[in-house]
Amino acid sequence: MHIAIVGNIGAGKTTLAQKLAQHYKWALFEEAVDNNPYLKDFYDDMPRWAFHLQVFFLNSRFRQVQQIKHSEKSVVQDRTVYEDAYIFARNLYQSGMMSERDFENYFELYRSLVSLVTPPDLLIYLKADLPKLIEQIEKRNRAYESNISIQYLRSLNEQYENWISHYDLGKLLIIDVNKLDFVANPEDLGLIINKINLELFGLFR
Ligand SMILES: Nc1ncnc2c1ncn2[C@@H]1O[C@H](COP(=O)(O)OP(=O)(O)O)[C@@H](O)[C@H]1O
Ligand SMILES: Nc1ncnc2c1ncn2[C@H]1C[C@H](O)[C@@H](COP(=O)(O)O)O1
Repeated sequence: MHIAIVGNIGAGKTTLAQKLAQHYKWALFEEAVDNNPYLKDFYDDMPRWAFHLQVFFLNSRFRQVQQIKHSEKSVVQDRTVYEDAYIFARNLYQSGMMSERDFENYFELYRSLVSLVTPPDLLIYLKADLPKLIEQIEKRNRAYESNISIQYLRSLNEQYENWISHYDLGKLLIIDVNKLDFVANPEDLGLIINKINLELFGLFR
């Protein structure tokens, strides 16, 4: 079993992924954030570092997908390779922060690699409006994310809405997290787990 959690920056992916991994006793695959050599520089100067960062994420995500494929345990994955291409890289290109030449080069590489990727059994999209994202990014308080613009988050949310409306690689569960607090309220986590059980096993537990 392979569940992937997708959503904008600060939507709560890592927090939910950790809770689900603990609940189901499944392996957790997190994304390369703390050991990322480009992320801080990228936030300081996006056009300068866009291509480098996308290649780094693509490679680390692809390596992770290979590990998931060979994992004997069921898996919860925090963010997918699809988001790198269809959300972040596409947004950088469309907003003029990545050149057409770099985007096409990146996308050809993505196409070659993604043909080897098995989609998750269930994709969970955490949908959050801008105030919720901003509140949670501030709560997390990563120094290099302090200058993320509202426009950047808004554009990413638009990319997510577009991508999710066309997603057809497997089962999809959309969870509106605007009014959920699965950190403080166990009932909110229970609601999400019930929805997952229904999608995956066809039952309430
Ligand atoms: N539904 C929620 N309600 C309240 N706080 C949340 C919720 N989801 C996440 N948080 C908090 O918001 C911050 C960012 O969450 P995180 O899981 O790191 O987001 P992401 O991985 O999507 O970027 C963390 O401090 C986390 O505890
Ligand atoms: N492909 C990506 N391009 C640009 N930035 C990315 C990409 N993947 C992740 N990120 C950034 C967004 C956040 O600042 C950190 C971690 O993501 P999060 O949504 O907080 O888990 O990396």
